[in-house]
Amino acid sequence: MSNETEVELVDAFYMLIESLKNNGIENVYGIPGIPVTALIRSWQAEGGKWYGFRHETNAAMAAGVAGYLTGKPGVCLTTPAPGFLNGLAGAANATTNGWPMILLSGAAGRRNTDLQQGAFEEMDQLNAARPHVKAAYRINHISDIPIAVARAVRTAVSGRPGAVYLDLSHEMLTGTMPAAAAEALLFTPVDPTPKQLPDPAAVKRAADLLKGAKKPLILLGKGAAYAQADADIKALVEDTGIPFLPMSMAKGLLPDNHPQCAGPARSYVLPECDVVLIVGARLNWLLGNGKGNTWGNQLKKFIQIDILPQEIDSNVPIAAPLVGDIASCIAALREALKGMPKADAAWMGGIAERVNASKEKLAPTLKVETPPGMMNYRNSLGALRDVLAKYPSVTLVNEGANALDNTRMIVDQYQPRKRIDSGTWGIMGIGMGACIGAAVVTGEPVVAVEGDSAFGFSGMEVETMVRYNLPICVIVMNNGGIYKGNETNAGGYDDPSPTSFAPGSRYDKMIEAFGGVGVNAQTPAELAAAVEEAIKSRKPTLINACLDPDAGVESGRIAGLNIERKKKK
Ligand SMILES: Nc1ncnc2c1ncn2[C@@H]1O[C@H](COP(=O)(O)OP(=O)(O)O)[C@@H](O)[C@H]1O
Ligand SMILES: Cc1ncc(Cc2csc(CCOP(=O)(O)OP(=O)(O)O)c2C)c(N)n1
Ligand SMILES: [Mg+2]
Repeated sequence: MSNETEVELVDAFYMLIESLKNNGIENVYGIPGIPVTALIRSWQAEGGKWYGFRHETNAAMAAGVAGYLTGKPGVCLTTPAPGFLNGLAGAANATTNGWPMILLSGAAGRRNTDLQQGAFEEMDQLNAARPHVKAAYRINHISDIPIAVARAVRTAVSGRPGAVYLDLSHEMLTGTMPAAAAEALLFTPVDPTPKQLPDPAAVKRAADLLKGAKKPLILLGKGAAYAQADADIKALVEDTGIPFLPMSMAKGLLPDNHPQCAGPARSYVLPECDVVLIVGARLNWLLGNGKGNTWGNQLKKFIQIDILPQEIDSNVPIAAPLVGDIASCIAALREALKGMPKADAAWMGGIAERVNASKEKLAPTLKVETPPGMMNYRNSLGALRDVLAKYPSVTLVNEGANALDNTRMIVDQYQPRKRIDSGTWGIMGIGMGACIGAAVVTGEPVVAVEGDSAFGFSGMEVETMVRYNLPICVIVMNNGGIYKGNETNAGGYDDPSPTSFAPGSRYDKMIEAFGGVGVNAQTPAELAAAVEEAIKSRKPTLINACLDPDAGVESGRIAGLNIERKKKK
């Protein structure tokens, strides 16, 4: 009898499952298939939660959003080659946003792949992943699984968070090893997200610059939301009296209706300020790269808090770099600013004036039906704003062009990490994955405001939402197309224009097909009532919000980035 039959063995599935649990992973998002279906069944049998999607990109988006909201990496598991590639899109988006996630993919055997012999779903996934994720590792032997998973988690959550790709080679997945040796290898990592303390001299430099400012501004980015230093950030803002400007996913760190919120006066405060404290934001395209008209064509004195040293000076010189984790940097800065006089009353008064003027200009548009009897972005979102103000713990998911810009401007946030949107890339397609990831990790209702084009990228996951009976209410802002729905074909013939969809589409019928609640809303009142009912009932709901097909502008707020023809021929 061979020695093997006498020694108890464990397999790679056991080592993977135990290692994921040792790293605090509870949920896995993905799609089954060769060679991972049995692994998924084993994960469930061992108490792991599995969320089976209809497209791996949406599963990866869910994992990325779960990572952003919890600070633990969301895990997406896929089959090889095409499944891996679909998941990679979500992993790349997570890395671009600085969100921790792990993409686990089955892979063809190394022998065939490296000789390109045409194995089943053969692809060099490790090298395909590398340019698009924070790190990529291949596990070649079952005994390496505990270290590989711990390293993937630590890499994903430490420093600037991002996605890590773990390649599950065929040889490794089919391996076994003695149980005793296996138990000795399994471990729980210590402190995967260590504090990164700032240099005291850097703290003093930053504090001195802020104390000397006449028109200071605090710029809060999604890194500040991710850091979960909510109380200290709020205290820094309120103790100093400095106005704050939240980037879209930092909304709610302090309530949008806070007296120091300069959101509605962005076009005044960016050119007028003199010293800017940047907390977890990048001076990228979303902030005019820190220079030019957006900033009044004057170079500002920037203090930048970031965990990634090489983010400093990425676009413009930073006068006071503060490198470290946001929680540690804010705590140190608060200590150094003790006793600092509140921000200048004239500066605050000027901002308040512009904030109020902006709100007064917006208010009447939130009630007007143009054309009569029709919904547009303003009156529909005005009604939604009033409902969501009553449910601050609802997570809002938002994508589209006009659907995105108008929602960001009109719908206020009151709590941190309650707005998930197209992020740094301005990507379409995060929608349903984000809804599912947020509903799973928060347990709270989720409301999605989706452009009708944006919804189309992940709309099949409506079935997934219903299958898991998640408290998600999807509002499809149906203006009949991309940006609007009444463009005619430039060629004059009767094919649809490049941006129009089938007129009169009824997206609410989709969810009814799967047993969810569908509503066709023609007025702001109908929309408001349906959203409130969905929040209260927690039933998976899809509302087809019928908007004026003429509502919307090309590319929304960033139309200036378009390239137009220079000459006809
Ligand atoms: N815990 C943290 N401590 C310090 N910086 C962080 C932390 N988490 C993320 N960051 C940084 O926050 C920044 C977020 O920037 P970005 O995603 O551009 O935000 P926004 O789009 O809201 O402006 C990134 O440069 C990232 O390195
Ligand atoms: C993955 C990807 N593919 C295409 C695009 C380009 C785009 C930007 S915005 C948009 C859709 C706008 O139409 P929608 O109906 O959603 O919104 P609205 O303005 O309210 O009508 C597209 C296709 C992006 N950003 N990402
Ligand atoms: Mg549209």
